[in-house]
Amino acid sequence: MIDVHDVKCTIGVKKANLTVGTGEVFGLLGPNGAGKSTLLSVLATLHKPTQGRVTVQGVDLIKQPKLVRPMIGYVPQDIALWEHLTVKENVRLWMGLAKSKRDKTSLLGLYEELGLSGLLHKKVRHLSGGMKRKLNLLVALLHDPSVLLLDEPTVGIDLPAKHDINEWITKRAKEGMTVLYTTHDMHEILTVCTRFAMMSHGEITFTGTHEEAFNLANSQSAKIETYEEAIFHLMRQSS
Ligand SMILES: Nc1ncnc2c1ncn2[C@@H]1O[C@H](COP(=O)(O)OP(=O)(O)OP(=O)(O)O)[C@@H](O)[C@H]1O
Repeated sequence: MIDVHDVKCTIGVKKANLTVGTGEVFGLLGPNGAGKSTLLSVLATLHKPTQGRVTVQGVDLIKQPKLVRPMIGYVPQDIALWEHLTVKENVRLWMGLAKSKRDKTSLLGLYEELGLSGLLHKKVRHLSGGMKRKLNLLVALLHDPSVLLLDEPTVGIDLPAKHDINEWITKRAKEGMTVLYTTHDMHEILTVCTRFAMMSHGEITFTGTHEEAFNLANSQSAKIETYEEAIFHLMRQSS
């Protein structure tokens, strides 16, 4: 579980409050520059807020970042891989950096799960965009985190790869993983997220389910007939 209470940063985040439950897929939406990546980097312990409190699985992230780090897998927006090395070599390096004790069988299971088994000896620069995204995801899982932070994990990839990643996220969440991810994709918001928050100018302007978004938007405009229209309405209103 992630709990963000009145978080403020020098740049990017003015006031953020949200709670993500265990096994939930929670979406973070908002226009470019809204502060989503900054908030995610706070949760990844890369950025210290000037104000507020954050707990992950009940542990205070600001006071005890070293205890929280092993619980978190963070997938940044930019792909963090060595292009000239093979998939296996990249994973070996990341295992060292993450101090991962994952054994060979479980590592092979992870490759299999993400559809990378046949690509271990391929150089990263020869992988498709979708496969690079999947490998980026795999390296964030090497230390077996229970919380996953994904910054636009499916941006710029083809539909089958997007589908695979979203299916994988849903499956892992059903097994108990807590997932928070930023996206600009309406289909993902509607089909993958159980709840979501909207962020604008550094503030969270809405948190809730699709139905709660619909009820709120519908109470403000008689023209709202679908969840999609409700989300666009709330986004326009807060921008
Ligand atoms: N290192 C930095 N130095 C100065 N300003 C920054 C820095 N990082 C972020 N910002 C600013 O903070 C604000 C929030 O940026 P952030 O990247 O968190 O937004 P975002 O919602 O993730 O946007 P996007 O959807 O484009 O990824 C923006 O105005 C951005 O210009």
